[in-house]
Amino acid sequence: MASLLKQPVKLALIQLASGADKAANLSHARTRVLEAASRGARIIVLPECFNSPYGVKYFSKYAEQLLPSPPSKEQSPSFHALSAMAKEAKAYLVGGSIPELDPDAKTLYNTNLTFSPTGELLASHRKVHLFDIDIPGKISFHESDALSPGNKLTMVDFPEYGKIAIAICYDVRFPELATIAARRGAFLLLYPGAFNLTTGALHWELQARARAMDNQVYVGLCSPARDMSADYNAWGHSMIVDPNAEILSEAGTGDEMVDAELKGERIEEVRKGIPIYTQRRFDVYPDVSKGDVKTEENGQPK
Ligand SMILES: NC(=O)CC(=O)C(=O)O
Repeated sequence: MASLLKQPVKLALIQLASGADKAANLSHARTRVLEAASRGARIIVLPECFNSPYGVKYFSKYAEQLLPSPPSKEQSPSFHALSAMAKEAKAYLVGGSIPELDPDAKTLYNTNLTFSPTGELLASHRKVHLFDIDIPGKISFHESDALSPGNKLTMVDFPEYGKIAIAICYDVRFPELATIAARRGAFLLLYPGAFNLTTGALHWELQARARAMDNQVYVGLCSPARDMSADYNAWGHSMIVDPNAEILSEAGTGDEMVDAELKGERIEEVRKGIPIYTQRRFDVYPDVSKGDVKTEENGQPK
């Protein structure tokens, strides 16, 4: 059987410290992306809302018109900055997320853009599951007060390496997305995300390792750095997990970067050792990856 990952690739997650100044955030992101590339990373990931503060009151202020691509520089400085970073770094760039303004639908989304090493837009993912939670005395957050949800699973085929799936933060809590993507051939699930001090302590590592273990694929969760002077305090601890649910690399809470070499043989070895891939009982329960799943691969319906 052909390997899901055609050749080893270095993945880097940039745990960016960002603030209220969008231009400064973009410039800082560029420095870190180039640094990751100089260390050999060929897939580079930025965090959720990497160029703005994260919070319901900030989405409209920082929103840019991203689609249909390419927007003008006035409509989206971030689109053009990300495209240029990918090109300069000669790497695939999973550009975290950006608040997106859709003027036709008169709504906002929390949107990822992914660029090729030549700076072309390969895919966009609008956060499917909005972060609406209430934990009394701890945290109350309602993305749906400002945002609309996306409506598809997003996969991208990197020809030299293979397929990856991209989703955003709260999406990681919905294992169906991960399982469908893995059964459709993804070797890596990437989640730009920003858990907080309550949910991060409880579930960040658990979610990353569970998605990896259930699907026997690599998983990367990329957080912003923690800023205790911000309204929302991100958990940090960006991490890369292997197909056996082992943490390969984990950040602390600061402006850091983690990287790791991903290898196809590791996926095969883990699947051979614990062969759940051939032991599923679709005569007992349905295969969620079959049927009517709204999926886009490289921006095309699949
Ligand atoms: N910020 C999110 O979307 C999700 C999160 O913090 C959590 O699930 O916890």
